[in-house]
Amino acid sequence: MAAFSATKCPSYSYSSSINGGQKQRFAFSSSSSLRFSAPAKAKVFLQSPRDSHQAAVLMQDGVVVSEVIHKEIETPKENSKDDLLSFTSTKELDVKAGFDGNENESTVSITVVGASGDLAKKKIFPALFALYYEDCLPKHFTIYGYARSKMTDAELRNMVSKTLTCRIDKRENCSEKMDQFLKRCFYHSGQYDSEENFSQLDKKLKKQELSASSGNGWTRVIVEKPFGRDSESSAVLTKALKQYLAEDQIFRIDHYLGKELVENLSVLRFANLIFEPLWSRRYIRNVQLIFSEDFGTEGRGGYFDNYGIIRDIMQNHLLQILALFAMETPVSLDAEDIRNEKVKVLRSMRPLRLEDVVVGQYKSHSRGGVTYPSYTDDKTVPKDSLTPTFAAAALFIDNARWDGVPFLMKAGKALHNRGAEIRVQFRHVPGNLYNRNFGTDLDRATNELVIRVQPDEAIFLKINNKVPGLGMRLDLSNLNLHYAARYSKEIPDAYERLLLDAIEGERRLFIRSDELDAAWALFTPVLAELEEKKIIPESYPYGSRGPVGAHYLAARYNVRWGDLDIEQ
Ligand SMILES: NC(=O)C1=CN([C@@H]2O[C@H](COP(=O)(O)OP(=O)(O)OC[C@H]3O[C@@H](n4cnc5c(N)ncnc54)[C@H](OP(=O)(O)O)[C@@H]3O)[C@@H](O)[C@H]2O)C=CC1
Ligand SMILES: O=C1O[C@H](COP(=O)(O)O)[C@@H](O)[C@H](O)[C@H]1O
Repeated sequence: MAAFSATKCPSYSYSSSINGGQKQRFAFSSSSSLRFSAPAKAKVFLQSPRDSHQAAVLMQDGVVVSEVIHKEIETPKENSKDDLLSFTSTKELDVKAGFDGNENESTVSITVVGASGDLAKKKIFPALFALYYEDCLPKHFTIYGYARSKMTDAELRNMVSKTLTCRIDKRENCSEKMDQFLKRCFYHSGQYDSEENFSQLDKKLKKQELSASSGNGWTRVIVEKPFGRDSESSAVLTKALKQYLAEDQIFRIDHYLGKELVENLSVLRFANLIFEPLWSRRYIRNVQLIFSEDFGTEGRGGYFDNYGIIRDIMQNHLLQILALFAMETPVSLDAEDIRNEKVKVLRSMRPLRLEDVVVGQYKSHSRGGVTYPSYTDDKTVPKDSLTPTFAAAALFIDNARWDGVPFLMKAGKALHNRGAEIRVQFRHVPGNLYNRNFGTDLDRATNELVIRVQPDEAIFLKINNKVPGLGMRLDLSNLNLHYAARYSKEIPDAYERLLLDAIEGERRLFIRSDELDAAWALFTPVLAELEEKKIIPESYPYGSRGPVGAHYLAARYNVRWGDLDIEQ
């Protein structure tokens, strides 16, 4: 397990493990699954279509997967799970037979599906560049963008080049590295359901892969959330994926699991004696999971309007954080052990009721001479859309540890700030000797642990402290671990970590299908009710703190949103 605390690249990396030979490759392995270091050739598909049903269609048609698998397996049978298993065991044989891991023979081909979109531009290409810069990609790699939009290779490179940056501490040869990286990026335009278009792509990939000598390798598909719209469509998607892929080839990505402070949650809890004893209903009064963005959909409403904020953020990002926060101690840091614990939490959750949900939608607002648009001003959104751009919810985990503790979630677009945080509010000190020093508002004197996921990562603990002086005045002060002050290294983007993990076959931070089922079981009934009853979202002005209903919801459970206090 020590491998997890080591720096990923170069010490825990594809390239160093390749160069380090077979033994070292496995020494770094934290799970029984095979690592990328074994095969000499591989393909990774990054699936990021706007509509997850597209993914289902894509997989059902078997275009990407069956095509590749047929070419990769020497003796392909039917497209069955058994085939994939025999494929896996072939890889294992390779490893056991002592594949020498010659770096020159290694190649990875990455296809970014939906490459013309926001995610590809903003996160995936920059993350791949960062991995390239850090020498975390194999020597021979090719990246293909794939989408319906017409683009030449040069146009893709131009689009991508605008979003590439080097880390502040890594400016050396930056533009040269960018040029080298862009030369490895190509584009192929095609439909998502066209076998012919994907075959053309496959031919192009093969051309690029000529320098790799091995006839086998692995194929992994990274699928973006949201995985369906509800339990039923998610099951269809899972079934379609499993028709062609074994579960260990499917990487359901939730990039919040790759954020530094979310990864740190388990460290904070399980590597420090002081927190774990407090981590229960006995000491914790409520937990708040808060996501906010200070911009609206801005032209991306086409994707968003079909999903809404509950499916876009709550059912995945915030719920995953909740599961990690609340799980019991896993047997080990192995992917399956962690996910076993997360799924238990999700299955212990009380079904979410409509009365425990508040939905909102932003409206136009003018400030400082600038008029900010309504959600429905977005040209890609129907004028009468009832899709929530804000939601707050009160959730409960009906198990011995968390019985009765409200877990409050809040997520919204076009709010007053951008941020994501976890707030843990502790109970009042019983029989507090200093009660009279606090006045009547005991809430202001409760301890609060804040894990600020972004921006400006920090962990701080609010404690009561004596204000220095001759009198006896107390104030609430922060014990503050401010990352920028403590660590000089820039924090990698979540996609860097997760793409590297997928390349290395590390599944710890990806969603297993039973976790997904449990997550949908929790939200599907309430989502259906919201839609059937055509619940009208509460309006809130663009740039505000969200609808007032969120305060009433919290107050019903005796909670005050911590992010709205003046001193946060
Ligand atoms: N944007 C972000 O920061 C993040 C996004 N995601 C996820 O990534 C996925 C894509 O989001 P994002 O890139 O923001 O979305 P965009 O709308 O910006 O881009 C999606 C791309 O997919 C293609 N596409 C496929 N099917 C459709 C369709 N039915 N309608 C329109 N376009 C379609 C389009 O390309 P073309 O028309 O050329 O085929 C488009 O460029 C979503 O599942 C989202 O949840 C996850 C994390 C962060
Ligand atoms: O998954 C998504 O996340 C982004 C926010 O990601 P962040 O890392 O920038 O916080 C959100 O804008 C998008 O709507 C959603 O699909």
